[in-house]
Amino acid sequence: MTTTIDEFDSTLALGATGILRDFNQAGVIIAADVHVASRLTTLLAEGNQSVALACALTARAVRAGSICLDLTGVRDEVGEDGAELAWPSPDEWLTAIKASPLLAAPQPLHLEDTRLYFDRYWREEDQVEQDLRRRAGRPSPAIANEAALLAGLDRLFPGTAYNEQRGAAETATRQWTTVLTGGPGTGKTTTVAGLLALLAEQAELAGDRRPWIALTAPTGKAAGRLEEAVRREMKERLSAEDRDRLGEFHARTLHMLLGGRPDSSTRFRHDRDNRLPHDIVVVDETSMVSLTMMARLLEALRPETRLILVGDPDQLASIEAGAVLADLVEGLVAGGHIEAAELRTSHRFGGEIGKLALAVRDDQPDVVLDVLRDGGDRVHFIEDDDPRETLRSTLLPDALAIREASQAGDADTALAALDRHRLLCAHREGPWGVSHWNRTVERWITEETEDPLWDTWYVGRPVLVTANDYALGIYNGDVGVTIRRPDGSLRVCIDSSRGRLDFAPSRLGNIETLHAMTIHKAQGSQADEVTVLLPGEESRLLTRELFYTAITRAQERVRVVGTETAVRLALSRRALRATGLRQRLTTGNLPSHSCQK
Ligand SMILES: Nc1ncnc2c1ncn2[C@@H]1O[C@H](COP(=O)(O)OP(=O)(O)OP(=O)(O)O)[C@@H](O)[C@H]1O
Repeated sequence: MTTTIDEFDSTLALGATGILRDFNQAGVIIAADVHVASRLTTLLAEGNQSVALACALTARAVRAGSICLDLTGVRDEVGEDGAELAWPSPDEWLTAIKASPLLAAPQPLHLEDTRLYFDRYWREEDQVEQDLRRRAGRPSPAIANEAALLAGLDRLFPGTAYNEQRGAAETATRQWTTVLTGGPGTGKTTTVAGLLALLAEQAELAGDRRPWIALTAPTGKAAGRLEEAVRREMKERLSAEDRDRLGEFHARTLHMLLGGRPDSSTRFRHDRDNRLPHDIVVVDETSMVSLTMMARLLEALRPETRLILVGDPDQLASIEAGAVLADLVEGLVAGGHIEAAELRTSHRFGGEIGKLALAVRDDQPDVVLDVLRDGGDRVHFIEDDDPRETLRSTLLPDALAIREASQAGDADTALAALDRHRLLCAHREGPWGVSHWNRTVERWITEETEDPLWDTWYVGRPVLVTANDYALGIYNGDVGVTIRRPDGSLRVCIDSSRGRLDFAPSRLGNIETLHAMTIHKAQGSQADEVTVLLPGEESRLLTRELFYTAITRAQERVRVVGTETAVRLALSRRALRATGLRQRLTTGNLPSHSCQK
C-alpha cells in the first residue's frame, strides 16, 4: 500500500526516517517532536532508534501537559493511532534507554522507574518534592495559646453547620503547609477568612506583629474573585476586632507576587536568594498552578512562612505542564507528610448544579442525565441537532446589553452584563469552537442592529486578555469591554487585579473576542449563568475533568448543549497527565542531593 504524503502538512517531518517517520506519519508525534528527538540523538551520538522514539514521545507528552513520559502506559494511551506501529518491547526499550548517552552528563534526559523526563521538568519536580518534604519535616508551628485557639475556632466556625470548616481550619493552624480542597461552594473562602483571623489572633497573643498575608491566584480574574470573596466573608462573618487584627490586604496574581521579570517568563525577582517577606501565603485556584510556578513559589518561601494551597483537585489541571494540586493531595496527604483539610459539603448550590457537579465527578452518567433532563430552573439540557436558534435567543440579549451600555460609555453596566453569562467551548476552532461562535454572535448582532461590524474593534466588543503584560498591568484571564467615549473614540475598559484600567485598542496585543471562551481559559472565573457546548463525540478534549470544570463555572444556572452520547463519553474519559510528584512524595526518602542553598 502506498501512502500519499501531504508536503504542506506542518505536522509532518519530511526529513524523518525509520521509526520516527512511521510514528510521525501515523499522527502519533508531530514534526516538532521529531526535531527534538533528532537534535538530541545527533548531539549525543545516540544511534538507537527506540531511544529517539522515547525522546519524541517525551516531547509529545510535555506538549499535552504531562511532566514526563510513562513508558509503560504510552502505548495504551496512544490507542488506535499506534495500533499498527512497531513499538519497542518494554524491556528492550528500558534497557536501551538506561544505556543511552542521553542519560549521562550533561543529561538531557532522566529516568525514574519507568518515567522519562526532560532535564528541566525533572529538576522542577525534584525541587518541589524536596522543598515540600523539608517544610513538612519541620517541627509544627507553635500555638501561642491553645485555649484561645479552641475558643477562636468555636467563635469563627460556630455550630454543627461549620464542623467541616472548623476541622480544616484547626488542621491548618498546626502545619506549615496545608492543602485545603473542596468543590464549588464548599466554604473554602469562608475557611480561609476564619483561619487568617485565628492566625492573626495567635500572633497577637504571642506578642508578634500583625502577620503579613499574601493572597494570590494564578490569574488576575481568580485573584480578583479571591479578594472580593475574602472581603465579603470578613465583612459578613468576622467581628470588628478580628478584622482589625487582619488589617488591609489585596490579592495579586502569582506572577505579581513573585515579581515578574520582563526578560523571563519562568524566573522571578523573588527566589531562593530573595525570599518573599510574608508570614502567610494563600494560593487560590491551585489546580491552575503549573509545576514550574509551584517550583518558583516554593523556592521563594521562607521556611517559616505558612503556605495554604486552596483548590478543587477534580478540575482540569493547569494549561502548562503538571497536575500539581491532584499530586499534592495524593502525595503529601497519602505520603503522611501533612493532614488533609478537605471540605465536602456544598453550601452554595444546594440543588441541581451541585448535584450535577457531584454526579459528574463521581462518574454517575445516569444521575447526570436525570439531573440534566429534569433539573428545574437551574439546569437545562439542549439535545438539539442544531441549537443555533435556542442559543441565539440566549446569547444575543446579553451581547446587545453589552453593546448598548458600551455605546453609552457606561463601562460598569457593560462589564456587569459581560459577567452575567459565559458561553464555554472545549475547542478554539471547528463547529464547536470559540472562533466559530464568536463570529456567529457577531453576525447575529449585525443582523439585529443592521450595523455591520467591519472592524476588529467595535463598540461592545468583549475581550479576554490572553497573556500577562507587566508594562500595562493586565494579566492573562482579565476581561474587558470596548466602550465609546463622548468624543467618539474607542477605549477598552479592563477589570484587572490593579483595578479598572482603560486603554486605546491599539495598545493591546494579546487579546481575544469574548462572546465565547474555552473551558480551559474559564478556569478561575465564574458567571451567574453558563452555557456549555459539548464538543463532538470524536473530540479528544471531551473528558470528565473538562465537563466538571465547565459546569462548576456556573453560580446560578447552567445550560449544557450536546448529546447523551457526548455526556456519557465525557464521563468515561479522564484527562490524565503523567507526572512523578505523587510517587516521589509517597515513596522513598529525601534524595541525598539538594537544591537548597
Ligand atoms: N457552613 C456554612 N453554612 C452555611 N453557609 C455557608 C457555610 N460555609 C460557607 N457558606 C456560604 O456558602 C457560600 C460559599 O462559600 P465560599 O465562598 O466560602 O465557598 P468556596 O468553596 O470558596 O466557593 P468557590 O466555589 O467560589 O471557590 C457563601 O455564601 C458562604 O457564605
